[in-house]
Amino acid sequence: KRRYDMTVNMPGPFLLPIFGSGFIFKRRDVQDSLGIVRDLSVNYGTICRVWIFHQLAVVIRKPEVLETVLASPKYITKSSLYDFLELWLGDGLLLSAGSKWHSRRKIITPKFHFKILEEFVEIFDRQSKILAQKLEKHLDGKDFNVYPYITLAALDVVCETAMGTKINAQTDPDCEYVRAVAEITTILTERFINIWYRSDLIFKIFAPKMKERQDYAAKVLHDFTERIIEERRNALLIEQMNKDSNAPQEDTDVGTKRKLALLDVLLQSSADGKPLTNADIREEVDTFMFEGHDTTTSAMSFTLYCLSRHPEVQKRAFQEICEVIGTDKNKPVTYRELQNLKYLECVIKETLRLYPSVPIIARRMIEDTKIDDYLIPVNTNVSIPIFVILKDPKLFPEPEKFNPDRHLLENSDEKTNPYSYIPFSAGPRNCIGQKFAMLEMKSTVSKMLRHYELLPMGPEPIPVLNLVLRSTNGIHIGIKPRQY
Ligand code: HEM
Repeated sequence: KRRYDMTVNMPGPFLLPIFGSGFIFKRRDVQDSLGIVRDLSVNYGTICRVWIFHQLAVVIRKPEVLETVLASPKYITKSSLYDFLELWLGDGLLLSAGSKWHSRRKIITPKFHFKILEEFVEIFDRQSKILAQKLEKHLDGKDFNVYPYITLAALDVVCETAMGTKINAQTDPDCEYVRAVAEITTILTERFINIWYRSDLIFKIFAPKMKERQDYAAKVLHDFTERIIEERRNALLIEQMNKDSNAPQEDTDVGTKRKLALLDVLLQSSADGKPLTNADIREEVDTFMFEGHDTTTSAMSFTLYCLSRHPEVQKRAFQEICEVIGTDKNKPVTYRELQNLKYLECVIKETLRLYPSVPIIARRMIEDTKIDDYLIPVNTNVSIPIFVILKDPKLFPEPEKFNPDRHLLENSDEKTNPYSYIPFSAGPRNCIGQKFAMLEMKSTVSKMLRHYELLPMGPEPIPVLNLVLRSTNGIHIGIKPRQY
């Protein structure tokens, strides 16, 4: 009653006793969660409220208010909508809150220093070379779904950079870890779409077989991460002993010459004076495995799609690649060259504007909070519909137009108002992997353009929010060998 009274003046759909506005789901396919949120934002203004039974959500897309929410260190607690991810990710960086989140963010931030990212360029390049080879079989003039190929490449990249371990997903897609990632992603997606299944109890009672499969996949993933942590911990100890005894150091795959993976940073870190335990490290590594591959897969697949449908943009991007990297398609790319692919960066940014990998984010208010003219009650989920904001005509004129040039301008919105162009969110809880992601995406997309001309073939994608933005019918393109 108190929460109802507090939000009674806020615009929002009609309320029925007990059910609240649950009927907004009834009229549509639940898969169309983006459509539901878009309609709410369009019909009820820049701030609106929705009651579903006893749960209250407030949807905000007003730029000035967004800044208040995203920039403030006070509003960093994630909404309960993220809870079902915990079984894989534990209480890692994406889900944690309070002092735990602060101390972990401090430990992990140096991993994204440009010196470390520079070392990863070799990995990006090697994996995208394999990807180019894998796509050769589609030089048959027919369209194909590029999404599954990109998923495996992104998985290889994140495994090697986060854990310092090769799983060779592209060459061995049938390995147990890769299958478990696919299985858990499918099941979590199912639980995301079917909101009843988000409750552990309902899921256990009504989908016992799926629950069994979910638990098995989670166990495979956790066991794998734990084994790697243990191996790296031992390798570090041996390194340390060798250093102490001045013995010559071996250059093994896990030796000192290897690149510093996230795992190494965590193994050498401590929180409150104590080293992190294997369980602490596991949740962070698992978080990176999830956040670091699904998001980039979505963005890279949609970028290839956009390039295939806009030949003039593709031509300009390819010209830039020839100028910056040269015309030898097999030459490994460098960090500096990737930095200099400015137009390609605009292409990726524009793709993320139209197809943001993370279309909605949400916070939970841990106390009554004054936002704009409203006092929002404690425990309200505040949702930020990134995909609606990125198509706001006031912020992005001709919002449906694919126009990478809008990001070239000195006075582009992302510079003048970082709280409008927010595919990576903004403020203290923004995406920690943003620079990593941009480098990986530039490396992979440029490699594709160096090998292939992308052709506008196959059905148009049907974007849908399934954990990240995907397409219900895949992302189809055609390819032919690139002529220099
Ligand atoms: C196109 C690629 C990507 C996009 C669009 C993206 C987007 C986002 C967004 C919107 C958030 C905020 C989530 C929220 O508030 O609920 C986020 C957080 C996060 N991202 Fe990314 N991300 C991308 C790639 C990556 C990569 C490659 C990594 C790791 C290597 C990564 C790691 C993380 C982590 C750990 C967080 C949680 C940060 C925190 O809460 O402190 N992301 N990302």
